[in-house]
Amino acid sequence: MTAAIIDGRAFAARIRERVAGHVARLKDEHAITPGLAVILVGEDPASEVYVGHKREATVAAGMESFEHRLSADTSEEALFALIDRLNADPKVHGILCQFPVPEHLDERRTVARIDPAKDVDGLSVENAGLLATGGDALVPCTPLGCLMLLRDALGDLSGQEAVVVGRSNLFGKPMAQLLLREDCTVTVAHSRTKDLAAVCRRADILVAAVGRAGMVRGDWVKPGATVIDVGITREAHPGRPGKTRLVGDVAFEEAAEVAGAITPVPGGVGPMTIACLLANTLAACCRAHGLPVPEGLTA
Ligand SMILES: Nc1nc2c(c(=O)[nH]1)N[C@@H](CN(C=O)c1ccc(C(=O)N[C@@H](CCC(=O)O)C(=O)O)cc1)CN2
Repeated sequence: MTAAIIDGRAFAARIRERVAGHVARLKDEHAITPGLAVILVGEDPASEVYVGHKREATVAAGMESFEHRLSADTSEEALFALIDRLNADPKVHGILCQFPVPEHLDERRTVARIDPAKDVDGLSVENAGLLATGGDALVPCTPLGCLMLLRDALGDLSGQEAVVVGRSNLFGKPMAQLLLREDCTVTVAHSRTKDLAAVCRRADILVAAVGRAGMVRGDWVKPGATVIDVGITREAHPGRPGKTRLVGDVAFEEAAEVAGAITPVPGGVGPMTIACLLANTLAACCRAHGLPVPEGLTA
């Protein structure tokens, strides 16, 4: 292996510590405690785990955690009534609804109901528009985490050729916007892209978010490139019957022979998602109280 491993777990721990420091100062100097409300509809096992991690991280940072677990058959009316209450609650600075939601609910309509100033997932039309037009947006947590890792690994990103594979609203589109803001030359590739391997081989920065385990092969990677793997798929462990393991969208062993630096799965991008959620909650709280947003924790 030649690539440096980008340790997202350690980097996320440092972000969480910095957030905790700012939260302690907000309490001491202004008697303000940032509050995050998380809504979970249904019993998706992975979502249960992520929501549990969000609660632990929120409390560990000194913030207030408000958790709302709703049954899988909750109506849109009942969900929206809860969101309206949280929008109006001055103790709540950030609100998110954990995805996926049950099929009868609509993610886009749910996000649209959340006050954009409290939309710490950064998914509202208002925040997406602010990001695209250079405003002070709340930025989706996973792309923000990737940007922080890239800045830490590479410093100035200006002029880099970046390829983002995947065009979702949750990740691909905001990631592309963030890289454009850093003066990268950005290509967004997807399932209909012709000769995807050749497009990826152009990338100094290759960000894979396709949701297909091991799809990006070693010979898709330009020698020395920085590879960010956003995929998380749980699959049967090849060597341990009955056990599972997490894998990314990148064939890690192959890519690590060619890349200059690469994120592992697990322990790469994933932990940054929750660290950036805390950073966004802190930013939303500061803005709500007319206080400056601490530097280095936003895009
Ligand atoms: N409303 C939202 N829903 C979802 C989001 C989101 O950002 N907002 N993202 C994902 C799930 N997610 C956070 O919600 C998330 C995913 C992965 C991790 C993480 O730390 N992964 C670890 C592995 C953890 C494990 O063992 O399973 C890693 O990659 O190292 C944190 C948060 C979908 N829904």
